[in-house]
Amino acid sequence: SHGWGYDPENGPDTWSAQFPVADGPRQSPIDIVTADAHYDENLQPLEVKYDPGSSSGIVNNGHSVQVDFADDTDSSTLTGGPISGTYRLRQFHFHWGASDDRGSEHTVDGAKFPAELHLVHWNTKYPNFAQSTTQPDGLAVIGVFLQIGDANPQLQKVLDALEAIKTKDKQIAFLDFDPSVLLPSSLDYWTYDGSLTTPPLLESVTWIVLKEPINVSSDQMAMFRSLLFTQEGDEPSNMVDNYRPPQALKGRSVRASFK
Ligand SMILES: NS(=O)(=O)c1ccc(C(=O)NCc2ccc(F)cc2F)cc1
Repeated sequence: SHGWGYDPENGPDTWSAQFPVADGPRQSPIDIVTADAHYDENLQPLEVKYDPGSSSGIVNNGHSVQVDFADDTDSSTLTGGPISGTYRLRQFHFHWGASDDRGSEHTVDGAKFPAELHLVHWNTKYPNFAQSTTQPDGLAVIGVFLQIGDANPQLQKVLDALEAIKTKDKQIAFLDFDPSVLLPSSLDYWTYDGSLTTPPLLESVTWIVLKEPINVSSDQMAMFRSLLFTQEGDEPSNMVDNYRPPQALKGRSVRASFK
């Protein structure tokens, strides 16, 4: 039972021991105080261009469920918004709670959502993802809140794959998936300088948190909760509450792309 996780003995409050940057100046997630988010008319619209042909697999990595993309070409990119240059989509994954009253990492005026989707992109000015993660402008992550409502048919393709990757380190092919179907109709966003929300907690992320949530049903949420943190054959532990709580703002500004 070593390695970081989300239990009392290895969870967010313990991470600073092995990853001192956990107490750094630009940690994520944060609570977004909407009244303090400054509208910036210089912020550009987000430009998301995803090629479904670049999706490759879906994996239970022991912390989340993650869909990986081929990032050897500019087939799936993010441009515009608060970033300059071209960022390539590497993967998307989710964070969720044990019940519908919690699960998101970012909060909005203190409100928690049942889950949060992260679309992870890296700056092509650097040679690869790993190198980007060590640079202050290395990554751009789009955060999308999930709220309880009607079942989301676009999400169902991801959920249908989960029974095949129930335990840690299981993965299967996951082809022809266009993650833009998971985005809400409005791309209005808040943006701030932050970090990875899991170890190594590197302070290399430009966060782009969308204002409009997408829908997920309570039954669909239950499917996320059927995953396990643990490997096949180990004492099973449900993959739930895999979220880091909000961290200190430490003087940072949050900008809004909308009035
Ligand atoms: N939840 S989040 O969107 O903030 C997030 C995104 C990506 C990663 C990640 O890739 N970690 C592994 C990893 C893999 C390679 C590397 F060089 C660095 C590194 F952190 C962690 C958290």
